[in-house]
Amino acid sequence: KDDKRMYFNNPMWPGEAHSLEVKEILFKERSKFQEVLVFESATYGKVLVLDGILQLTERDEFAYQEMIAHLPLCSIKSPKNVLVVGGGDGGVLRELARHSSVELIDICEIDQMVIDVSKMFFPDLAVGFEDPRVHLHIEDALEFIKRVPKGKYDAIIVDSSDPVGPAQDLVEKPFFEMIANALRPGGVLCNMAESMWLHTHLINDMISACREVFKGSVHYAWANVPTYPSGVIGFILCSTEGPPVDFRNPVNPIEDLEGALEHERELRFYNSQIHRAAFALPSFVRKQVSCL
Ligand SMILES: NCCCN[C@H]1CC[C@H](N)CC1
Repeated sequence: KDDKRMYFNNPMWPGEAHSLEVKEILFKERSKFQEVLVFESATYGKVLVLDGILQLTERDEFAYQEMIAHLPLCSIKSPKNVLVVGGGDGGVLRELARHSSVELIDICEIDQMVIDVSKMFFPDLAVGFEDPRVHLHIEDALEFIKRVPKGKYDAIIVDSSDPVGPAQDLVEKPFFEMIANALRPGGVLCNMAESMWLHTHLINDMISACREVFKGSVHYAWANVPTYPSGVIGFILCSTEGPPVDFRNPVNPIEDLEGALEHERELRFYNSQIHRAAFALPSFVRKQVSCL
């Protein structure tokens, strides 16, 4: 059978690779920052790849986008001002739009090509940019975050690619300090945090840095996303000093949000049970990630 396969190996997951059968290459160019590739796969729908790393597939992107958006926003009452770092495909914006309490969504994406490509090939994600509350900033988040007034946001979501290349600096303590400064007391951060099967050292380092910076609470949650290496992706959830945030019991359950569910796209992964379950960790993770 002459199926063409693409293999996604990377030094971040040595000795293994996810492969997807390719039906047709739809886009391939270098942006100022990275190689941007889109292809139609045989069984995962359209696929977005940056510098050879799987970013999302139509088949399961909703699992990631719903979790990274609703884990933080359902953990605080009536979130109003939200910042998204990265997320240029628009999927997180689509999910944030379900929250009627939100009044402002700033998004800081470094690579315009990611946005253009998403609008061309992933309309169900790029729909997020159509929400009038969205304000787009095309620049390095390290620069953007320096200009943010203290305590501006209720929630910040870091939907970054892996900390190799453009997103390198987004897992360092100085960035977390600027994030904490930009959050109100009791404000929350949700940060993409790799795989508990592959990256416990990186997770340890990120959580240690977060524990020093965020004086509220720091938790690790995870979701099953077949597209990503080892089939899981994690999230670090932090809150700044102030009104305590109990991430494991959503005070703002999505089921109570009028308009969130009958939204033209139903929720396909996230719900309050999955929210609670996401913070239940395997014993080896609790052991290896020291401060959990
Ligand atoms: N908004 C697109 C999702 C980007 N997140 C991915 C998580 C897994 C990483 N290895 C690559 C980025």
